[in-house]
Amino acid sequence: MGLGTQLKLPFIDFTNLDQNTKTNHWNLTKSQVHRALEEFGCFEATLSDIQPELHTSVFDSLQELFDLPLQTKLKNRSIKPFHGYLGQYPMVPLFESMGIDVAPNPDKAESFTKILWPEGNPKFSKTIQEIYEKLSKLDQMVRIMVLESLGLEKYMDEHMDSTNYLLRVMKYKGPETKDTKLGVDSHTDKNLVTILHQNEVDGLEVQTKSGDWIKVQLSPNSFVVMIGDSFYAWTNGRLHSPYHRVMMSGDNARYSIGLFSIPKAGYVVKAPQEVVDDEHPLIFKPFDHFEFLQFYYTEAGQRAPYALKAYCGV
Ligand SMILES: O=C(O)CCC(=O)C(=O)O
Ligand SMILES: [Fe+2]
Repeated sequence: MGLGTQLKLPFIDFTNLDQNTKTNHWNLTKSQVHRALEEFGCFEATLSDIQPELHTSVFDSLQELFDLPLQTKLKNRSIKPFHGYLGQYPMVPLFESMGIDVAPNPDKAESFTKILWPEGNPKFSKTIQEIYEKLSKLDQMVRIMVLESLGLEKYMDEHMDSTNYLLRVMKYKGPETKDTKLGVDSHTDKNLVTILHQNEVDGLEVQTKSGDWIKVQLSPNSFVVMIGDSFYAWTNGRLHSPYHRVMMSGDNARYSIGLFSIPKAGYVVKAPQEVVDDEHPLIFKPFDHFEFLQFYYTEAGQRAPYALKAYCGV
């Protein structure tokens, strides 16, 4: 990278796009999405139709949630990986996170809320439900665009029905030192697509294929869309799954919210034959995502430079 060049993520405008009306705007956006995901595995999406009040109430709600006493936060338990309370790790002391099992019906957000506020907190559950609806719509548009771009429309229903959503919220304390401190170590996501949104404190960094780190700067109506290893595998490497990390500086806490589309347990992630040919030999054998995650948490999985390759690389 040349001196003085500030690397940036591709920027794509999703304002007023609708998956049910395939206009020129849709087709143009689709080719931008395809190019960005091939090259960076990631882009910044703007949704100017998002109400500024929603952004404010999401981050007020996250602050209220993480301000609860630790004993209360620990009540959010789950046997599923990444779904419960995570935090208090000596390697990443600034980081805390909670998973929220969400679904299109508002009851799920409400039952999560009841665990933490037995007396109820209607503003919190309404906010969570609203942001979940916006993020899941964006996830679906991106996945439809990817399948259309790769000529894989015939797999659309199977693909869209093969996933569940996890909404996860994160807090990274400001290190309150002059130095930059690690918020979350460099990793690739293991799911299909991740959509991230944050308060006004930046910190996310995404690595390019050539090894440079892009410092992501977001506005209140922009979102990061990122490909995870499962989509990299399903598209047989047509999309990139980027390494990323969070680096914190200054005094202020960064809050972020992520929607993760995850292959359902028992669904076998298998690249369609249309994306496998002499030029693109199969990269991964078919795998069950949950079994892969179990491997990922073993010592061998943690030690492997690239866990999915160690698990089922051809
Ligand atoms: O907080 C963020 O922006 C990134 C979090 C992240 O990379 C993850 O949860 O996988
Ligand atoms: Fe991540």
